Amino acid sequence: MTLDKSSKIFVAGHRGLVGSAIVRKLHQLGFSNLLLRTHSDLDLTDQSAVAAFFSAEKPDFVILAAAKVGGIHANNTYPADFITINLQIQTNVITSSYQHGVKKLLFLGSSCIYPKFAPQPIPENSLLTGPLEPTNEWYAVAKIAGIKMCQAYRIQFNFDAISLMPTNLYGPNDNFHPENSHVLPGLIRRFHEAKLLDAKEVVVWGTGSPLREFLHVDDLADAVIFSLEKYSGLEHLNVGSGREESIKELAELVKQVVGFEGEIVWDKSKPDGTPRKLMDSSKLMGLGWEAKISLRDGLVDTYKWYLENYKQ
Ligand SMILES: NC(=O)C1=CN([C@@H]2O[C@H](COP(=O)(O)OP(=O)(O)OC[C@H]3O[C@@H](n4cnc5c(N)ncnc54)[C@H](OP(=O)(O)O)[C@@H]3O)[C@@H](O)[C@H]2O)C=CC1
Ligand SMILES: C[C@H]1O[C@H](OP(=O)(O)OP(=O)(O)OC[C@H]2O[C@@H](n3cnc4c(=O)[nH]c(N)nc43)[C@H](O)[C@@H]2O)[C@@H](O)[C@@H](O)C1=O
Repeated sequence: MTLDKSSKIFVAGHRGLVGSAIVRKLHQLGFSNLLLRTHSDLDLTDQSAVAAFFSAEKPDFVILAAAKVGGIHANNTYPADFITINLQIQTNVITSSYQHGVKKLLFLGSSCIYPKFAPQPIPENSLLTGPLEPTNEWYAVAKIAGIKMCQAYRIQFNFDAISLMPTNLYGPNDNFHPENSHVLPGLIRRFHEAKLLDAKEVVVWGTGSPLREFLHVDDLADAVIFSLEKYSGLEHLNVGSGREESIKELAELVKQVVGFEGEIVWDKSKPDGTPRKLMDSSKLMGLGWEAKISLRDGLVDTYKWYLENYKQ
């Protein structure tokens, strides 16, 4: 069955950064039969509730964008939550999708699945070739299990489950928590609050030397719908912008976009995490997808969203 405008599509995690971008894009494209449940309507860690939901609703397509997600501090501080909740959600959703006749499922992992010292840019076949970055190994192990479950169900049952591995994402509906967020939304908030208080300095974590590849979530949403339409294979596919910035360059850019005029101070007691994780996204690009939004434009758009949606 191919995706069409009346296909019944369950977007799990539709209020999060990624899920909300996918829903925006599906609506723009004219998809009219979306199945959406908040966390309080349906707890995806509850196996029997998930099975009952699939049995009653029988979606045609499933996009799994619900997960326990956080930045380096959250991953490092709550390892039990990151491994357990993610294994539960993905196991429940993948098994119920197969059992209740879903035509195609798309699972989202993350670039942290790759070894800490993987070759750069990281090709898909670097998976399981070396030790993981310790600050996020619990989350990474759950995500690797998700890829392997999709592959196992394809091999044993011919179930059309595919996996995308996005790089570090940002955009509207991101998590701007001061400690538990990812670096980009965390810095938007910190620089903005410092500007309002006329503070002399802003503290940024680590040494500033790690390199990260940032992708606007609207570009990822394009990749998700593109892959649902065009890709059915065993191998997971990387999704990145192909551009990388050091955390120092990112901090300078956020400072400029927000308009903070003080100094940046580095807290070297905080972990740097992986030194570099630029992904090789040539497989997906070879199929015809490409990132369109520059980091500066994406940051301006995200700061605007933050100003309009966060209480000052
Ligand atoms: N953000 C990033 O930089 C990256 C994200 N990804 C992947 O993209 C996917 C989405 O991430 P992102 O949008 O950033 O995360 P968010 O935290 O923004 O959104 C996650 C969503 O999942 C929901 N959720 C969490 N637990 C449950 C549960 N038990 N039952 C039902 N719903 C639940 C949340 O609802 P609630 O808030 O109500 O709990 C929320 O809506 C994840 O798989 C993540 O690994 C991959 C690479 C990078
Ligand atoms: C998407 C990805 O996200 C996480 O991995 P990460 O790339 O290390 O993500 P991060 O955004 O938290 O940090 C990037 C870099 O930035 C530095 N940094 C500076 N100042 C702040 C700061 O204020 N907040 C945060 N969070 N980081 C900061 C920080 O020290 C690090 O060097 C994992 O959850 C992983 O599981 C995963 O998949």
